[in-house]
Amino acid sequence: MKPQRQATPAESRTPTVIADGVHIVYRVTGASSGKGSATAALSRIMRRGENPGVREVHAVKGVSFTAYKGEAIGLIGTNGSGKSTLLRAVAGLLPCEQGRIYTDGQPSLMGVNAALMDDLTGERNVTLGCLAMGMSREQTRERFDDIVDFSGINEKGDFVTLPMRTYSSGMRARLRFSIGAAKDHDVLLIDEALATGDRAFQKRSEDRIRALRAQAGTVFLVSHNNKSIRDTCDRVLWLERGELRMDGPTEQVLEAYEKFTGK
Ligand SMILES: Nc1ncnc2c1ncn2[C@@H]1O[C@H](COP(=O)(O)OP(=O)(O)OP(=O)(O)O)[C@@H](O)[C@H]1O
Repeated sequence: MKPQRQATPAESRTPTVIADGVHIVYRVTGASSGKGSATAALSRIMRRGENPGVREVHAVKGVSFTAYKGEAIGLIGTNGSGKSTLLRAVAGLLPCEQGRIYTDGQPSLMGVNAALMDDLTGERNVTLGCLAMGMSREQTRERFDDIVDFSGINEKGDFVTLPMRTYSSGMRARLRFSIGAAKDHDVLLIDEALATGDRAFQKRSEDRIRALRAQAGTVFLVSHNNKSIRDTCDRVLWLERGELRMDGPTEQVLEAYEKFTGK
């Protein structure tokens, strides 16, 4: 299926991310040789002459799109379809094998893997996280209470003064999201963060995504939660087996996707 996109007049919109025929290939070394089974032995013989022990995973195949200021774009697709890989490439964390990604400024990836230190308290992590994003000490101080309130980690006691290792995985993810969301980003990339909180936290996150869009940034959201995508995104890219299967208004793409997944 050819990706389709109905655009408003291009001259009124400013592009923030352009992906042009992007291919991304992982090279896995140390893959198991599957010693023992007859099929593994046969495939070893067939592969003789190729680089032994390196397996290639072609995760994104020829994806092109242009994102504009003020858009919130959902990335959907079944497991392993290449959503996180594409997001990491937009963030500049993975090289393109072929094609190019052009971005306006440095996109910020806010995901469950953002680096926070387990042995430091929530407080220290908030301060360090803000400074690491380039906020000044003064901005950090100003936003501190909002970040802690937003994360909700202090709702059940004074957790912010305890080391992060005492937090549940949901609390960690919420704190990460809250720190990342405290800054106004030009291009914000969010990977599944909304799936980690309870309903109240998800609601705050969705409000924050809308606010970021309103101040004319671009937000990308990877999620398996179609409701979150519906509530926050006006456009959706559907990836399947690394290919862009559809690009269009949220409702149109989700309808086709739900038919495909049978949900
Ligand atoms: N570090 C890696 N090394 C090798 N292959 C990888 C690596 N990360 C992902 N892959 C592979 O690339 C493909 C795309 O993975 P990716 O994580 O981008 O998919 P996804 O759509 O985000 O999946 P999910 O919905 O399950 O999170 C998969 O086949 C996966 O096995």
